[in-house]
Amino acid sequence: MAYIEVAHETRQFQNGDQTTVANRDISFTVERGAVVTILGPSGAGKSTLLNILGGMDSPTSGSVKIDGTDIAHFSPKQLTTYRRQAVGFVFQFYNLIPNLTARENVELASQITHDARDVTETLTLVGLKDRAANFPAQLSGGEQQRVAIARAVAKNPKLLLCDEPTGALDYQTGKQVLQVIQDAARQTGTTVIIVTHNSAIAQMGDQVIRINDAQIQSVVTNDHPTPVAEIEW
Ligand SMILES: Nc1ncnc2c1ncn2[C@@H]1O[C@H](COP(=O)(O)OP(=O)(O)OP(=O)(O)O)[C@@H](O)[C@H]1O
Repeated sequence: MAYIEVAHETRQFQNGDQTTVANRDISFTVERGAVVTILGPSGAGKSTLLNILGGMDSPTSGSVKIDGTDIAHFSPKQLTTYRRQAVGFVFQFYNLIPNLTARENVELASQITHDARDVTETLTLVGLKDRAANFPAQLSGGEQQRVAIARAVAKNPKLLLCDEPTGALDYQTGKQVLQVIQDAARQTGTTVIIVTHNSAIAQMGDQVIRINDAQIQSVVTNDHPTPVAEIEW
């Protein structure tokens, strides 16, 4: 059984008498442990899909099965539990708590789940063991994003969702961050979804899902995903 099974998922937003269809009849499957990239231009519906997979929003219709459970009709309380237990998020702007150290930011996340990963081990995984006592303002953008990745991975999530994780970083730092995500995924067996508008970055995926104008344009399985070190953009 596929780990993620999205079938005929549609999300529309109603503002007065104006209807925006952000996702239209989206269907795809993802195997457990895969690194998937979702590629598409601005406004295509990528964040809407990621929010639905992460339990931050629900579809208007269709089903969204994660590990065999359809979360499409979850109550707000069920969604909260799902987000807390199953999902790690990495955003474009790291969203760290400024008055907590790197270690404390990671600890905070690990405290809300029963099955947390060791905090030191997680900081080591992202190459920041020696910066654990630093506050976010004392870290570079790339280091802050690595803390955000450690925070997401510390929850030991089944699903790691990354929305434009390199959007605020320069080229070289962006590559390092993608490498950390790819390594963390491989080492922990976590299923990872990375949203990007960059077609070069998308090639790091075991599967590349292209979205355009709210619809799936193509789903391509990459038998040989490009190692991050070889990606140029
Ligand atoms: N809460 C909302 N209310 C109304 N319309 C929305 C809402 N959220 C998203 N939309 C609309 O849905 C469409 C898809 O938006 P979405 O943010 O998913 O696109 P995206 O591919 O992530 O774009 P970007 O790369 O610019 O972030 C857009 O037309 C957007 O304006």
